[in-house]
Amino acid sequence: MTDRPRLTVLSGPSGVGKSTVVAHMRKEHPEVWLSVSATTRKPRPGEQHGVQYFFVSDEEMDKLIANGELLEWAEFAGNRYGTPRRAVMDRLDAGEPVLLEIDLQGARLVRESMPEAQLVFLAPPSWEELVRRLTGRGTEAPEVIERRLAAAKVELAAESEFDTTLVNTSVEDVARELLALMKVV
Ligand SMILES: Nc1ncnc2c1ncn2[C@@H]1O[C@H](COP(=O)(O)OP(=O)(O)OP(=O)(O)O)[C@@H](O)[C@H]1O
Ligand SMILES: Nc1nc2c(ncn2[C@@H]2O[C@H](COP(=O)(O)O)[C@@H](O)[C@H]2O)c(=O)[nH]1
Repeated sequence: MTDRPRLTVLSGPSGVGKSTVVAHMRKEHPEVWLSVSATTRKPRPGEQHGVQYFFVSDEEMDKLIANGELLEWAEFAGNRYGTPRRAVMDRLDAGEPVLLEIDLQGARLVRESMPEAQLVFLAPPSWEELVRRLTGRGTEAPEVIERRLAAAKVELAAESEFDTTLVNTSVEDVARELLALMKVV
């Protein structure tokens, strides 16, 4: 048993509010370190390389995977996403609380490679509200929304694989609960 803090993984269907909750939490607690993933997805308006994601080409993603530089990676709704390994390990070794915001496939891979990680599932108050949030965000084309909602059905069915479920009715409440689970407060 090491005294390294546990890694926390936050997953949940697209549009449930993961980024919103994490941004709220980090406004008050910037010491919570959020891993910046690499992705082959194109940036949305306002997204910046190295902030929300490292936006990489297919070839660059191939190399990251081949060189073992990713702790986990997955294909989600037509794009690939992966967690840079080195930065996560450095932060854990430095004793800092580390958070990954990743999909179900990634959460399963982290559980395999790091069984001490705690897995938190963010659930919507209802299916209708999830559709409303994903559509209302206005960042995806209708066919992409359909793919994400198809993935959401699979993700919702896997909730019992997680250590804890938080229902995102109130961003403030969920952010507080997540901080408590991470033992930040
Ligand atoms: N508790 C909430 N009540 C109402 N709206 C919310 C709540 N939480 C988030 N939202 C809204 O839902 C939309 C989706 O939120 P967000 O982008 O954070 O989801 P996400 O889970 O990170 O999605 P993705 O996995 O696709 O990146 C946003 O427009 C956000 O403002
Ligand atoms: N397995 C991984 N999933 C990731 C990673 N980074 C983000 N994600 C998840 O992808 C979907 C879509 O994200 P979006 O920004 O395109 O809306 C969402 O569920 C993210 O949590 C990662 O490194 N690995």
